[in-house]
Amino acid sequence: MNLTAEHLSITLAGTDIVKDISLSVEKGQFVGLIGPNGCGKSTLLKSIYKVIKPQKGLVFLGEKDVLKSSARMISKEMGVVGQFNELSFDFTVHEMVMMGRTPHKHLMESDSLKDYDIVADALERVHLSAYADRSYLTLSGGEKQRVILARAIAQQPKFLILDEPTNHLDIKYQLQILSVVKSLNIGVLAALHDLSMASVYCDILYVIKQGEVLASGRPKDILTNELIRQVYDINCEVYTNPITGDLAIAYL
Ligand SMILES: Nc1ncnc2c1ncn2[C@@H]1O[C@H](COP(=O)(O)OP(=O)(O)OP(=O)(O)O)[C@@H](O)[C@H]1O
Repeated sequence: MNLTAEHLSITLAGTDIVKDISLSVEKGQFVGLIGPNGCGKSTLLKSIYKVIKPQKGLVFLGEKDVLKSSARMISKEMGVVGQFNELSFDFTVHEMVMMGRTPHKHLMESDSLKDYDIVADALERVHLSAYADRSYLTLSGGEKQRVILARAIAQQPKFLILDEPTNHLDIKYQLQILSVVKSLNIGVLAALHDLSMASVYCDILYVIKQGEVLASGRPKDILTNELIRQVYDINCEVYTNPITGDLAIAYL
């Protein structure tokens, strides 16, 4: 499913945080948002998944006007893996992932065998099948992150939003999570911090600085020494990794 955001502007506590940002994610595309801490990535994503109401702009998921549709309606099609995954009440891992099925059910409808299969499959994808009966609150940060991704997978979304999904994860699980997400073959919009990783997994990148899009396009076309210096105020050398052929960055 494709997503378009048009001229989004968000002001919080009197400060313009997102300034007239437009972007699009085609069906099956993995699109990354990169930019320094505080540049507005999470705020932009939150306006797309309806947690923050933008002052201006439009968001369409396929034909649906996201800002005018109910959260329940959107949650049938859009999955979200946010940045902070803390809970006050405890649930088992199985229960957490089963919550992903909620948008597809009527009030008080019980879990079907199909729901159980979907939850088991989602847990298997993130390699947490053995954790199904564990209490969520006892998990490590990385394990929690993978449970939240499993919940989003169990939701069977047609579009996925990820806010720094590899936070807390060691390198094995960073690669695993991004590969799992890529294998879903749905539209994905993700805020990412690791530029090399973003350049490998993303089809298109939007580079954000102080609430504005500074550049967008294929990673190989836009990630230059000059752009990275301009955005992050650091010196680096962008090169082609001789072993993988991927773009890589040496920080100087
Ligand atoms: N509710 C709020 N009220 C006032 N300012 C806010 C609010 N929420 C966010 N901000 C500010 O908006 C700016 C953008 O924050 P945001 O979380 O979108 O950045 P980000 O690019 O996701 O950063 P990071 O990479 O650190 O996660 C920050 O300066 C933040 O302090």
